Amino acid sequence: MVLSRAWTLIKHFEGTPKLSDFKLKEVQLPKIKNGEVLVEAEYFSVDPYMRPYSKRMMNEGDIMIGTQVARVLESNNKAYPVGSYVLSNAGWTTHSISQGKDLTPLIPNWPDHIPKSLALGTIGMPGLTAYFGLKEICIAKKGEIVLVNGAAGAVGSLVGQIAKIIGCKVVGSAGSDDKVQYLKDIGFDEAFNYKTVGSLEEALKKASPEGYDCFFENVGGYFADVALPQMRKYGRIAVCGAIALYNDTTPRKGEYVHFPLIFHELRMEGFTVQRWQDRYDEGLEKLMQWVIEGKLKYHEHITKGFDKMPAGFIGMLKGDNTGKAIITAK
Ligand SMILES: NC(=O)C1=CN([C@@H]2O[C@H](COP(=O)(O)OP(=O)(O)OC[C@H]3O[C@@H](n4cnc5c(N)ncnc54)[C@H](OP(=O)(O)O)[C@@H]3O)[C@@H](O)[C@H]2O)C=CC1
Ligand SMILES: CCCCC/C=C\CC(=O)/C=C/C=C/C=C\[C@@H](O)CCCC(=O)O
Repeated sequence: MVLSRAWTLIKHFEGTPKLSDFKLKEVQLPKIKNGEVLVEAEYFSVDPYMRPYSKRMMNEGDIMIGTQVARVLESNNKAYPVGSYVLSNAGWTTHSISQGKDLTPLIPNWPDHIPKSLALGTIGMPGLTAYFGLKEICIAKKGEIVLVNGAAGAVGSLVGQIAKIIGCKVVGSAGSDDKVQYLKDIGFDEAFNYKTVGSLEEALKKASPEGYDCFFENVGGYFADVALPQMRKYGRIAVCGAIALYNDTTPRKGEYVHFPLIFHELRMEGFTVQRWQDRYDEGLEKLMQWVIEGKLKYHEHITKGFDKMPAGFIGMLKGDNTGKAIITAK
């Protein structure tokens, strides 16, 4: 019998999540039955979606939602042999029993020198979000100018690099000077610290006086009010996320987008990455190829230890991370 530890959500967040919103519980797991597997988590992802989705997908007292890279410890299911690695949607729990429906094997022939934690980031959901959001919504083309905010994060840093692979000019915004330097190190043409620039409008104009063809929106709020009027004719805006708004207790009121949409003849489209679920293998193989070729640089912000999960999640929301925020089980 295995003792599993799990972080449960005591009550739904009000504003910014607090450590006291979570409670650590221990659960004695039963022996596995026919068709079941027992998995042990090695890496956990902490993602912004957990903030808005928790209210929509969880009841108070539930185990916190989330994805993990886990290793099969025991198996009565030949699709998941002992010792194999899987992606599991079991959430914030050290061990879990599954019949396989919520498990996804890592893509075949995962190279030994590529960290398996990348299955939660660059070669996982964030990577797919960047890949499909840029290709299918922005439809970024060689020679175009791409703007991405939240650019030093798991998704944003890949958007910028994939845009460079396509042959675009890339401008990024991030919340610290160190992150701005990171963006320049991974190939962004221009980058600025949105917290310290006097005027966002001037910073965007200075970074690209000719404006922007594509805007990959990760942040929401005021940023779009300023960015949309600087979009070039027939520009495309991929609305990926709105992390600046997730912790709001009362909805913010912004400017209206109608005039820039009409007079610049823009297309603005929201999406969630599940739209391309049937093409995940295509995206993952391309992302893996680019990582192996060195064309896609990755950075992980690692918080060590399962006990630190709530702190790692809150830290990511605050901006502690450059690249993908990962928690190690041990
Ligand atoms: N539509 C979809 O299918 C998906 C959408 N997303 C969305 O993409 C966005 C990025 O996600 P991901 O890359 O995983 O997360 P990140 O790795 O970018 O981590 C979150 C980052 O957001 C930034 N941030 C936090 N608060 C603010 C704020 N008030 N204003 C500006 N920036 C802020 C911080 O960076 P900084 O220091 O720059 O402030 C922080 O590091 C999120 O909005 C997320 O919801 C992600 C995956 C799938
Ligand atoms: C109520 C406002 C919602 C705003 C956030 C919406 C989208 C942003 C975002 O972050 C979306 C993330 C999508 C994640 C996709 C796949 C899964 O890995 C997690 C989804 C949870 C689940 O379906 O198990």
